[in-house]
Amino acid sequence: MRYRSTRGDLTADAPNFSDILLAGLAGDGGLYMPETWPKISAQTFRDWRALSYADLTAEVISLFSEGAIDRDTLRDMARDAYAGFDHAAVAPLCEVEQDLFSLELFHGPTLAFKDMAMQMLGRLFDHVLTQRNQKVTIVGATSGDTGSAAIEACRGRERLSVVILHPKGRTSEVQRRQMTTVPDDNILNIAVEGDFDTCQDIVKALFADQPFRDEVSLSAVNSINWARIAAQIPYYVRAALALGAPDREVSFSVPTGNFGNVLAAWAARQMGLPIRRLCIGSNRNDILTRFLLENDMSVRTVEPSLSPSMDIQVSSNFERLLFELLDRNPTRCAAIMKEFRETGRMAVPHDAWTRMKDVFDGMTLNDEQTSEAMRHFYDESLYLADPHTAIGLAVGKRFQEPGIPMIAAATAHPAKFPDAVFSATGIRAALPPHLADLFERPERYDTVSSQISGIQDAVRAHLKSH
Ligand SMILES: Cc1ncc(COP(=O)(O)O)c(C=O)c1O
Ligand SMILES: N[C@@H](CCOP(=O)(O)O)C(=O)O
Repeated sequence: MRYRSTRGDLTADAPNFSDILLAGLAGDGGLYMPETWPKISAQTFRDWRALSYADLTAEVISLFSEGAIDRDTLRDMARDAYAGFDHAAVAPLCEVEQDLFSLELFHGPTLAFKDMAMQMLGRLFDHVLTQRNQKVTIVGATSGDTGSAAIEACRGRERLSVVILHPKGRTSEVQRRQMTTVPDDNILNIAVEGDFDTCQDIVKALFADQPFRDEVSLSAVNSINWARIAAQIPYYVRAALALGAPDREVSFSVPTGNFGNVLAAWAARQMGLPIRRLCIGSNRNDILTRFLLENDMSVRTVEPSLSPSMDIQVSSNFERLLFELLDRNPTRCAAIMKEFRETGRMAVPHDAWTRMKDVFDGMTLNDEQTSEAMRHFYDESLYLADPHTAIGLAVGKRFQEPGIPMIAAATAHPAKFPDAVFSATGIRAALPPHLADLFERPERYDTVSSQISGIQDAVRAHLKSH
């Protein structure tokens, strides 16, 4: 399998999976996409019903890593990656209301869905870097969850230096401490004066600075890295198979910010999984739902909300869907993205917009509605949902169709957002034993303004220090 950029043609020396894992972002600023969509037959899906989560993951990723990493190697990695999850099913399904399921993706070490991919990514990086005798510097942006999952997956790995940028004061305290209390030398946390979009812009600016990119061997763990998306596809396959696919359609509801998680579901659909509808849930940072309802993709200021991990305006992975909706025309895609960057408004052609609406639905919940949703699912079903998960469940409930299972992605454990959960339900979710002393652990992080040069200096100093 070879990869191409959303902003450029497939070239003769097109990279493979290992190359794009290390590169993160394409040299032209576009996002990597597989050359073609692997297709999975109904019989193969049926055969996969018998596999463990880890073995299914190896099957799915191997379709994207052909020619770079073989299935047996992936299977060993996946078995190791998911062995530490606190649920035997890894990503269990819970029926919250009739035909409304919660797909719990928070049973990994940092209690959010990011662990599902990141535990694989840490191992993939180690494997490829050892093969190539290389080291890389990962710079990641986080609104709270990607950071701790990346740190947990990469801590202590000698070929990886990790720098995580979080928006100062805009994550929950649990989220911040999960990142800043990790003592390993290869980890640096930076609190940036700005919001998540500022952090994400910095990461993209660092990638655009080719000399710096080469100097530090820059790589990415955000969902701009295709490997992240590939490792998020298996749980959609798994959940759909458990509820009758490929012999029955299912729908998914996904609380959405950077558009990576729902894009993985869409990719599963491209590969043949019978997904009927994909429902996007937003908080008051509703650029995606505004777009779906009115074809209005215009950036506004990022507003803090009860679901801080979704406090995002520029949803990076939308570019991948746009590329597909434009029939993979990289020139048009690059022009639209350039205009978006310059004006803050994306002019999506009308036919591309209607094609998106053929598959996607969207709904926004403000903070009050999010609290109401947490209260509702607790009072009616004794299901304690974090604010992000509650948005997913509420949106799923809104778009349910008779006879079609609706599966909502439960993206974080309620203990990550204890205050919001407590004020909605009166229940204070406890952190699991491995995090029980989180509030006693010393924190370590730098605070830096959003100036690129300051961040570059901090990255260089970090590399010198270990
Ligand atoms: C808990 C939680 N829910 C939902 C999201 C949104 O997911 P995505 O950015 O993939 O759209 C995030 C952040 O990515 C998150 O951390
Ligand atoms: N919500 C995310 C934001 C970054 O998303 P990613 O999927 O692109 O890494 C976070 O928690 O950091």
